[in-house]
Amino acid sequence: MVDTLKKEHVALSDQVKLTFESFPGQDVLKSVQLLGAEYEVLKRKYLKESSERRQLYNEVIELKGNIRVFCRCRPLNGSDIVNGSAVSVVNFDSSPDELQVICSDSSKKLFKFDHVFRPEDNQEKVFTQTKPIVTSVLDGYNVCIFAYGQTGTGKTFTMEGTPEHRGVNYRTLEELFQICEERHGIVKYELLVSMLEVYNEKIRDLLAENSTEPTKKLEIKQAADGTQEVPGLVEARVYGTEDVWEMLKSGNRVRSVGSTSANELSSRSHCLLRVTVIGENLINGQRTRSHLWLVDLAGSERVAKTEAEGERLKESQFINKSLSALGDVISALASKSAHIPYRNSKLTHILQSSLGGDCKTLMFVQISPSTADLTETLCSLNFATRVRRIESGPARKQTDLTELKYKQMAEKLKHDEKEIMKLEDTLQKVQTRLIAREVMCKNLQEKVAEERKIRLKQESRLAVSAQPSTSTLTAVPKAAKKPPLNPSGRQPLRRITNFLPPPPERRPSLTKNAQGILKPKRRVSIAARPPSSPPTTRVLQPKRRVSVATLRPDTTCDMITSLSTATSESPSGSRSIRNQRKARYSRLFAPIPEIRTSVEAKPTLTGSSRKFAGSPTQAESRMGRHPTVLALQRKSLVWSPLNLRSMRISGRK
Ligand SMILES: Nc1ncnc2c1ncn2[C@@H]1O[C@H](COP(=O)(O)OP(=O)(O)OP(=O)(O)O)[C@@H](O)[C@H]1O
Repeated sequence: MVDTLKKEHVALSDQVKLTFESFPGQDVLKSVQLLGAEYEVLKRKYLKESSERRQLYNEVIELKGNIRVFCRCRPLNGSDIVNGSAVSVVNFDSSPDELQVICSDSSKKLFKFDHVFRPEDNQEKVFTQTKPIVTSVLDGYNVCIFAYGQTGTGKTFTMEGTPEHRGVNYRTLEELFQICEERHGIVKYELLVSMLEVYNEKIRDLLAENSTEPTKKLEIKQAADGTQEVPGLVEARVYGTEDVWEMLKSGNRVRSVGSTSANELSSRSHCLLRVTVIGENLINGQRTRSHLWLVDLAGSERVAKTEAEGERLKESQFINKSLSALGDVISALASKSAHIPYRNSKLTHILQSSLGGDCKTLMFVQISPSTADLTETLCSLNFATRVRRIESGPARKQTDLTELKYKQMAEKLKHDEKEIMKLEDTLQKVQTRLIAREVMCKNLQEKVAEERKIRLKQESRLAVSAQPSTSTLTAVPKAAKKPPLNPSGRQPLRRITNFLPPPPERRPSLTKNAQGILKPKRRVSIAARPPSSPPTTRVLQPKRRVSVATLRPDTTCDMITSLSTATSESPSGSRSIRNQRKARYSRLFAPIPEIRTSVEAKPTLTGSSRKFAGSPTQAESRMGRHPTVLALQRKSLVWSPLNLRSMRISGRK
């Protein structure tokens, strides 16, 4: 035995003995290298093509509409014949995606959908149209397909079908398995199936063991990745169509059904089949996880029509409420609303991750051709039209409008930015100019200050040189004969000069006389009556305006005017007239108690009269109550630097 084995070993060793020739030659190695490079190029190309195909496929689906509506009409059945409503109110003569409903008043209503299935269309035909959408799940998109319609119109038939006429659910999984097989070696797929129902707003796991028994409460929770999950829900791994069929059968067995007047085995709950696809690209290692929801909704029957009461009535109310919530969500999605009311029902909440966004949604609107169901048929068709119209009609337009609006906004933004830049440039220029002007202004101010200094010096010199002559011109000699006008030691009133008062800081440098001369004077206008009669009757008529100069009110200097001086020196012949006039004016203006006749008394005028403090009193001391002076007491004096200036000029002359 051992010998035999040894011999076999030697023989085999001889067979596999490696010789020098047995190593691949350089040609072979080169070929292998070339093949390797070629493989890498092909792999890259494949990935690129595959990505492009997915993208184009997705674009095709999007162009057709992410929310698509198919209409399916069931054939007339036995009960329709029994009820005497075996005449079809639905007409399919127009086109493959249109149907007409003949209303009770014989009018026809046209409805248009993405596809219309006639009563004679079989399950296969239905699935052919459905296939492109469901296979998106293998490319990583979430898909949701649901059947909506009145009780007994074939929702369960379309989605689940029968062993002989299998529906969308089974065919979908069959198709998925087939594609998985085709992509074997490139993408590795894992398919998991869950089955649940939403009954009276409660979630029930149809794949859980002993599902008939009350199980723990299932709730919808948001996962870390933002998707909606139902913790505790059974996820069964399926490897082939047989597994799927068995699972669907077991799930359907425990589904809540009840008998209504419209359907003997009416679905009283929403049945949801969830297929989770986990894909791993074996070439680039990319992983995807997506959901496909296949939903057989409960019937949208009217409560009154189904004669529901008690438990059935409660079911119907829950059904209608959740269907209404679904309609709201679809409408909001289609109209790109900012808020999608997913949480208004368990049904929409659980489907949240598969409705909207990049998800593909397909709605089957199931109708009955029977005249007895005309109202329900019209209701369902109107609802479906609304859903579809929002997406492919006005909603698309609205989307386009939104895009247009965004484009316009972007353009406006660009335009505004340009404008802002322009304005900023202008602002910068203006600022530069402003700075330049400020510098210029400063220079000018400095120049002005310099000039002012020089001028003041000149004026000071002039004032000093003009001192002797000025003293002769003043009324001081006359005033000297009179009692002192300013017993309080205030500056005596000087003759009006046209010299500008020196600025305060310059005063100390001036001589005493010059100070007296340069006391600020004030020119005012007073009213005086022009002489209209011979000199004997010539009296001061307070009509003509004459200019008189007064001291500035803020100074305590007394005012003296040529007029007052003239009046005080008027001939004694006119004294009686003056006295008469005095009496008259005294009547007119008297009493003026604040004016004191005593030159010794310091004036105690208040308010506006204080402005003339000193001057009128002293004037009065010389001329009594002269009307002009009295008028002055009552008139506001106008201080004008221009007058001063003209005075100064005339003074120089
Ligand atoms: N297109 C069709 N071809 C043949 N039979 C159909 C078709 N549609 C529906 N049926 C039949 O009509 C009956 C009622 O259908 P189904 O139970 O699917 O209605 P449903 O809309 O699911 O009702 P419910 O909402 O009450 O569950 C079933 O016996 C089904 O086989």
